[in-house]
Amino acid sequence: MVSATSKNAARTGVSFAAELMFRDLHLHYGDKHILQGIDLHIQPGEVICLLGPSGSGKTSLLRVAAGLEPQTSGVVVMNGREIASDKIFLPPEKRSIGLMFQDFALFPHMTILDNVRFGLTTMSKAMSKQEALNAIRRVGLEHHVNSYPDVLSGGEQQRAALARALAPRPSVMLMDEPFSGLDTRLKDSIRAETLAILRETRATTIVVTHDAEEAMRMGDRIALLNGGRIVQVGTSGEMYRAPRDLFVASFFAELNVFDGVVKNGFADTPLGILPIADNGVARNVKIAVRTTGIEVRAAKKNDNGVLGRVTARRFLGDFEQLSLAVSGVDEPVRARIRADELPYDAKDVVIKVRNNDIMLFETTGDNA
Ligand SMILES: Nc1ncnc2c1ncn2[C@@H]1O[C@H](COP(=O)(O)OP(=O)(O)OP(=O)(O)O)[C@@H](O)[C@H]1O
Repeated sequence: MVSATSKNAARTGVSFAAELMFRDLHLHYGDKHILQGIDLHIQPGEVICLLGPSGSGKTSLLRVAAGLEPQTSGVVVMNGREIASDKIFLPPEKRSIGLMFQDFALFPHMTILDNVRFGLTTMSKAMSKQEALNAIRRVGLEHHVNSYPDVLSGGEQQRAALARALAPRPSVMLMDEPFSGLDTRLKDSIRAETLAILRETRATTIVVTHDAEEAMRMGDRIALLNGGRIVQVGTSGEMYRAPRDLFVASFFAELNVFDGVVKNGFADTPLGILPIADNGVARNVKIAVRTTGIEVRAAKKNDNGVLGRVTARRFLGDFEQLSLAVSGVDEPVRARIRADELPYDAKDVVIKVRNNDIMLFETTGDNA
């Protein structure tokens, strides 16, 4: 676990961040193709989130990076050196990698100090104690040095697990759903603290999550997986504003999707003729409108425009979720409006779509 560089790292108090690269990585279990040609280049010190639905291969990719699973083909490169290929396979303990899983996996019969010291086997006793105490201090658990894990809250256990993973000053941190065991309120603060600590240690980090908001909060970039392939890699802004297909778009925002015809910069949809940045030939397309991009106001007598009827309304605190029946649309149109924006007795409404919340996708391939 302790890398050749860790002597220097001990002086500077940070890890030496590694550059990590996956090249045309495949993983098969029998005839099941779990990873299918993963190409990903992660910069030193970058925090990248692997996002995707259940079974898309996120954990498998993390296990290959850690050396817990040999890939079927392809190459893993760290700092320009192959660490897993058809010629070489560096075992996990030689990769300078810190691992953290969702169940924290603390040893129940050991104190927090001993849990954190566990991976520091190559150091002297005094040095490993000092390093463990540093890591425990860094996560703010100094008052629990001699406690056993069962007296710690979920959030404290998460921090203890983080201290244990960081104590050997790994060059790469691999985290599999590290916040999924925590309740929502705690999750936000622990996530922010963890990110701050990762920045401080400068370890290159891969975080597995199935939660798009979590990926947006944590990742410098996000790699979205589906069926063992990376569908798109980008910053949260790129993924949200310029999704390459409907799958990506629907991962980052709640959408209404309509069949429409696009022509001369306008899309003809059940929500009206909408302006679209497109100069292509006239054709059938899928039009996606974010639920946050639908404005409603109470309809007046003889109002024209696109009319809808509120069929359900749910108060969510800052927002309200509306279901609207709109003529020409089979499914209810969903809108997310600011709470109390629409009078409570309003049943008939006029609908307007904000231009920035309209996205167009070709009806070929995955979007069909
Ligand atoms: N040891 C194994 N043998 C056979 N199939 C496996 C094995 N491990 C994982 N799989 C399969 O590989 C696929 C990807 O699993 P993986 O755990 O990587 O997905 P994931 O995206 O992390 O999912 P989740 O979010 O549910 O954890 C799944 O279909 C899973 O059933």
